[in-house]
Amino acid sequence: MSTFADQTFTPPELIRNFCIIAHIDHGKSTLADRMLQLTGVVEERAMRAQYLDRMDIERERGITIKAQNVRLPWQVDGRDHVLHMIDTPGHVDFTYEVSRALEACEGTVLLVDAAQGIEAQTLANLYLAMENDLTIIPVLNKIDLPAADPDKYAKELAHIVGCEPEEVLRVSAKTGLGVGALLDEVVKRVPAPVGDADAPPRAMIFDSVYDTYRGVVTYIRVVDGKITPRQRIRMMSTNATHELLEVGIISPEPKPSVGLGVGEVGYLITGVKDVRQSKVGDTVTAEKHGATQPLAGYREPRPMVYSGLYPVDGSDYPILREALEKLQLNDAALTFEPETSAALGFGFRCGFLGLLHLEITRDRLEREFGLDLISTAPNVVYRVVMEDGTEHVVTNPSDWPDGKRAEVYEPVTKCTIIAPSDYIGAIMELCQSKRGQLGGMDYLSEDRVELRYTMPLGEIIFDFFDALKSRTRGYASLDYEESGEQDADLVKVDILLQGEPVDAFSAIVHKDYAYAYGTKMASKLRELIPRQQFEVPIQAAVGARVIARETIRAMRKDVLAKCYGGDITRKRKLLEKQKEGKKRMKMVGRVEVPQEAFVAALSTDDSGGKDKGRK
Ligand SMILES: Nc1nc2c(ncn2[C@@H]2O[C@H](COP(=O)(O)OP(=O)(O)OP(=O)(O)O)[C@@H](O)[C@H]2O)c(=O)[nH]1
Repeated sequence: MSTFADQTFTPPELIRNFCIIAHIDHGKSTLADRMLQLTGVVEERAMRAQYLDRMDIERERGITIKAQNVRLPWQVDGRDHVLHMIDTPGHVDFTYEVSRALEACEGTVLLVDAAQGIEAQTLANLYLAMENDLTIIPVLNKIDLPAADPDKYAKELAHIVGCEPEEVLRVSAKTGLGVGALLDEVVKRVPAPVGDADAPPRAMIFDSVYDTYRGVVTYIRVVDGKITPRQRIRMMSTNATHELLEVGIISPEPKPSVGLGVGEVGYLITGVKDVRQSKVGDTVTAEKHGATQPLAGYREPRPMVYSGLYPVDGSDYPILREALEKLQLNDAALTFEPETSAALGFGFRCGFLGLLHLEITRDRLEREFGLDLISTAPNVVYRVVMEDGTEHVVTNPSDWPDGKRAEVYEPVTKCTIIAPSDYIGAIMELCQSKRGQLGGMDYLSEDRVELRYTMPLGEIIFDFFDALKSRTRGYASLDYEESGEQDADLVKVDILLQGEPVDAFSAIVHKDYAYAYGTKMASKLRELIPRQQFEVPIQAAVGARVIARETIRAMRKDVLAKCYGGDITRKRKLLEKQKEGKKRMKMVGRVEVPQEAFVAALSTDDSGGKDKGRK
């Protein structure tokens, strides 16, 4: 332990814990870079853009660090302070994790682009910060830009934060202008952490990542007592105990330390191999004489959106399983279980926090594991109460219960949309068509509004964000959070080929939209499925009632009919070609459906939401 001889625990009154919250692209990473540079944590020559974002250097060092949670020394009035800058995931899918990260802080820098003003994620994060009682330091960034209008946006920002426009700081993260003054303000305005140094230790986990070499690295903020190496600890939500192999701080590389005291932020390593054993939001205490009350109510991450993932090539199934298991090591929120689809074969029913989570996961499976996947249309979780009082939780349309349903509940969200006021009409029209209910509307400045809607999650996960963007020429920003459930008139629409239901195409939709879904799917499939030797009716049905129908007419001749005469090689070639093609066919009853038809029919382009613009 001699290497730690020069270290002591930092007195809480010299500690400031803060985070930076901002809408995407408003300059959070650039500001963090400047802070690293200004505090001397990263030397000038080692500095490069977005230092903290780089995963490759983290890998090279054999430890996956989230350097975003970094310790910065800063002197104010001749006293050396320790600032912990804590990064937040920042996307709506991870709201719970954001709120845990916020809880590890006493203050936050609310960063807004001085040429753009407040956006939906600015507000969403601000509300979370307010719920956590954080001191908010409003800051306008990019004041070096010619298009910046700091006076206008200082008013906007002051209005929502509830302060005077003069209290809004102005910086340029790019040039560094005002960043030193901002750090001074962090020390002055953000309260020092309070905690009981003599109490049994309690530390909150606000992040945990899996590292190939070290196992899980857990990021904690100590509230009471202290955490020291070699100590045995207990996770309060599971009662699992571990020995602490290493405790340290990050500045900006991980450095082992004598331990972490009240108010300090750092990491710990126990050798566990799975992030689900070190869960965000859980409380760490000592195994013996530990605390009895966990810090905040721990909440298991709950999947909100489900989708079936199937390998295009059925023989990839074991690879897909292994890949999902690997991803789960670093993603406590990802759930999956095997499922079989008559149409798509063997695959997995996967649960995600939201659409972005789904897209990221799918992307990683395809890129990192070389898989080719079909994903079924995403759906939310429904609660169905039957007339006899039994209840079903439906995460897959094929589990939709037959029989007499008394009530069906769907998850709803509170949405915030911010856009130029010219688009109010277009936005309202769109939201109404998605069963949205207007909750309120406020002007942020004379030409920008905030609209608040209550909207079913099931409607948002389809093409809502794309539609919003196209109706507002990209100017609208959207954020939403879950907000309970409501009963709704929902039905299951089945798609039948020659009378056989194709499970992969079933969907649960509002009664009023059943017809639209049915006709769209039926006509899409008519385009996608080639003619067969016989006529194939395509039907959309709700229960036994057919609501739409298309027909694929029979093929008149078979392929060999064209081969007259004795050209045997040509005949053989044709037969072989047909056999090749058959491999990529799936049989639905007697109907051959090419793999591509499934991919195209389920493609998210016009049936699933893509909201890549958000973070
Ligand atoms: N002119 C100017 N550009 C800036 C300033 N700060 C950031 N930028 C630019 O704005 C863009 C977004 O900055 P980032 O730091 O990546 O923003 P972010 O909020 O971290 O974005 P994400 O990490 O993608 O959420 C980059 O092109 C930066 O170079 C500034 O003060 N002035």
